Amino acid sequence: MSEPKPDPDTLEALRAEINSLDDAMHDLLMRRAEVVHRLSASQAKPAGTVLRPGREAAILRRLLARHAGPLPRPALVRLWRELFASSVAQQGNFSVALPADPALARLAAEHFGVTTPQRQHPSLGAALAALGHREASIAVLPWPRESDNAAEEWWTRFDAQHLSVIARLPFVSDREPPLEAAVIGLHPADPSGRDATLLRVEMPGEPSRSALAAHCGAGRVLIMRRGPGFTRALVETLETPPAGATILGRYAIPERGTK
Ligand SMILES: O=C(O)C(=O)C[C@]1(C(=O)O)C=C[C@@H](O)C=C1
Repeated sequence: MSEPKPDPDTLEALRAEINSLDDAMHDLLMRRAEVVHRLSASQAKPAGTVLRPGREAAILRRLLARHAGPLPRPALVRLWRELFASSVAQQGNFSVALPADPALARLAAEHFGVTTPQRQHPSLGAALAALGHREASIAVLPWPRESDNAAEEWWTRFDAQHLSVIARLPFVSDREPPLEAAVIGLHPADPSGRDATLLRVEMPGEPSRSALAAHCGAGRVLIMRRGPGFTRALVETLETPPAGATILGRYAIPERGTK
């Protein structure tokens, strides 16, 4: 009779394997931070904001596409979101302005990291003003909804000359998200490879939703408001915006649904 093989899956052996994987991952994280430090010191990055939402989206899409095994996708996303937050913090002061709303604050923390400073303001307008006064690096506002009241309707009075919508949150969600947010920055976002443009469009009279959509190159009409003699709409499109439309921003198309 042959000797029974020693069990490689003893608690001790498995914990030793976890320890050595932790060391390997820790080494890689320290190396990654060194590269971010070199990137920041080299001035290879064009001037402007440290945050590159398009680059972050492209990294996450690439990792999600190669992801396999029992690690849940949301866990992968959480780990990398904290990693991005730490490398943004490494490159300079970064903070978030937002209206006081616990659910929005949580969505912002999930995206920009739990240790990134947040300042809550009494209104949407106050959060946007704080960004305009450079008291924050970005503002996070609720994504516009058809049911919004006039005070909540930031997109109708958005200063597209100085501000830009740079992300739609959550970027990754395996189910229909209960809450979405718009991230506003002082500079346009870098391209991610799959981006949407957010437009404010005004047309005379009372065009139908489909006429508005067709006017914007098969855009998706998110909100439509009738005014005296005109119709104003918020449209998301993948096409070149029509002449006369106001471009509110451009951002990575969020990843929705399980793969
Ligand atoms: O690629 C950059 O520009 C970086 O600063 C690095 C990095 C990253 O950690 O991968 C960090 C922050 C940016 O928002 C995007 C990417």
